[in-house]
Amino acid sequence: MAVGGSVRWPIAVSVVIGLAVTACYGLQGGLLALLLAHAVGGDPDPRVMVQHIMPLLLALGAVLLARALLLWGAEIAAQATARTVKETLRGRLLRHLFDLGPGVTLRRRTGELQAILVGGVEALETYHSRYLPALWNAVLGCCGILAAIAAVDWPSAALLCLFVGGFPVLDRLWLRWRMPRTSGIFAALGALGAYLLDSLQGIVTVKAFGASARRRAVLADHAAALRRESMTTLAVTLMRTGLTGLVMLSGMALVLSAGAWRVSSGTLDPFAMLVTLFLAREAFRPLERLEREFHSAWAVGGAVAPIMEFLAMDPPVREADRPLPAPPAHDIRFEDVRFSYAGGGAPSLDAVSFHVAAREHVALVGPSGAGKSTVVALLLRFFDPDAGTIRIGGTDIRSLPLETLRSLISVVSQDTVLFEGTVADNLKLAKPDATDEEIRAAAQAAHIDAFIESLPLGYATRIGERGATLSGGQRQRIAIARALLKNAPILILDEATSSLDPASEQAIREALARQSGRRTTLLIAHRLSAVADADRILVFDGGRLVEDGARPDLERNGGVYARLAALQGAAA
Ligand SMILES: Nc1ncnc2c1ncn2[C@@H]1O[C@H](COP(=O)(O)OP(=O)(O)OP(=O)(O)O)[C@@H](O)[C@H]1O
Repeated sequence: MAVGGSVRWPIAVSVVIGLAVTACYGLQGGLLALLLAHAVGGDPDPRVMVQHIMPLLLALGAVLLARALLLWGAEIAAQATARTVKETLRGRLLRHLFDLGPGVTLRRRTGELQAILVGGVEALETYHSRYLPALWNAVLGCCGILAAIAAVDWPSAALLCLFVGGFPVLDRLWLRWRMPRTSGIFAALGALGAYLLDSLQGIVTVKAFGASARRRAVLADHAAALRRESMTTLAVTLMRTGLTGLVMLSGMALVLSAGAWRVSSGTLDPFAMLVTLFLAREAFRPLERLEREFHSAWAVGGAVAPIMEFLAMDPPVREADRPLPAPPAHDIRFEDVRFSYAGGGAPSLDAVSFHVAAREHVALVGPSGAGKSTVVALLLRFFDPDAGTIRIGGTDIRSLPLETLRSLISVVSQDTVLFEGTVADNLKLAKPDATDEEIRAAAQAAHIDAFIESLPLGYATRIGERGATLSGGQRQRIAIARALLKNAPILILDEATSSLDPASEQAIREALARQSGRRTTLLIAHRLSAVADADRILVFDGGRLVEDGARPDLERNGGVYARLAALQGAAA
């Protein structure tokens, strides 16, 4: 399935080695039977006896050594299979995750995605590296041993056939009857992981609202559900081991009884009975291994469905069939754009048309929920409009390769995201090959250079998960520096200076103003003071573009902008 044919060869190697191990067990059984036959009915002269037994003992030693080496080889082959599965499947899942883009977390909780990417991959890895070779080994190995027994004594082989065949049939019937729905543990694990991750990410909010006890109680419920699923499964598997053990012992006891009776009645050679008895044990060994590995086949039952559902999720945007090259100009045009989020009800943007000239500095303002960030999401093609067209430099952005489109745009979003690593690592996300001078120049423009230099290791200082060791304003300034370092022709600042003190905001505005002649800039802000330098202001309300003009004109018009300005003036 999701792994494709890439693991066929490693699995084939595992099967061949597994069969060689089974052959060793068979040889070992035959040699032990021979040794026993010599010990019981061999030559009475001890020297002759030793002459007969020594080669057998040496052969037995060689077989044991070969078996140990083969088991070692089998482990290496299993690990090679596991590695191939992990690399292939995780690579495919991660590619799909990034194709799905930011919208994916609206459809699946982060913890569930993590369970698919980690737990799901591990389940499939064990299934391919352990269970499938064991299954093939059980089928071929059992047939081989039964054929060897048949060559010595076919009635015993026929009798054993019934038990060897009955072993897996009874096992499956038992599991079908008793096993809980296979997705139980995987689903319970996913739910617990998702809730735990949610609680960890929101730990400050949880503490601030005194909700620790309530969250703990829900976590305990999830843990109890997982424990119940695990205990039921454990009980069923333990009873199953007893049941299959009974089948094996019954088969061997019957072969022994029938053999003993036939030896006493003179219809079976005692040596043939010994060989049959030792080999009978080996006929069940591949089945026991299969039973041991069965938990991975069972786990995969619960893991496959979420993985397949995840892979079946359609990316919200598709690459163009015939992509066009990057446009030489960088003006932005929205033409009668309408867009609703999936399940979002009323359109978040409706009949929106505007044009931002290349190198123009335009502000987007409006009340909360007016649709400003949605303009950015559509421009970056996280989603496609339901109607209308968005163009950059006259080219429909749906005709541009996604990578090309996104390389044209630098964004500082409302939720500043920094990653665990050094300050330099975070800045270089925008431009991996940036020189130290370029990094420093961007940091200076964002007024964060002096602060970074004051850190213990300067640009090499680690800033913790999500930049946890920094203040909100410091994080924002690093994000601005990162966007400037990218040096893309279009710059979008979505509430990028909301956490800054007025002096820092003023300084950054001046820095941006110095650069504004070089790139097309869209600036989203609630504080109207932040949009003072804009050439033009687009005012959104309820998903519609309601005003478009220079600041003095909008103030005179007495519309939404004038109302917002009056409110902020009154509040100031
Ligand atoms: N992922 C989403 N799924 C469904 N609806 C959404 C989603 N994101 C935004 N919306 C809705 O779309 C509308 C526009 O949201 P948007 O974030 O563009 O507003 P905004 O003007 O940027 O608001 P703010 O100034 O508060 O950031 C809102 O009604 C919002 O509830």
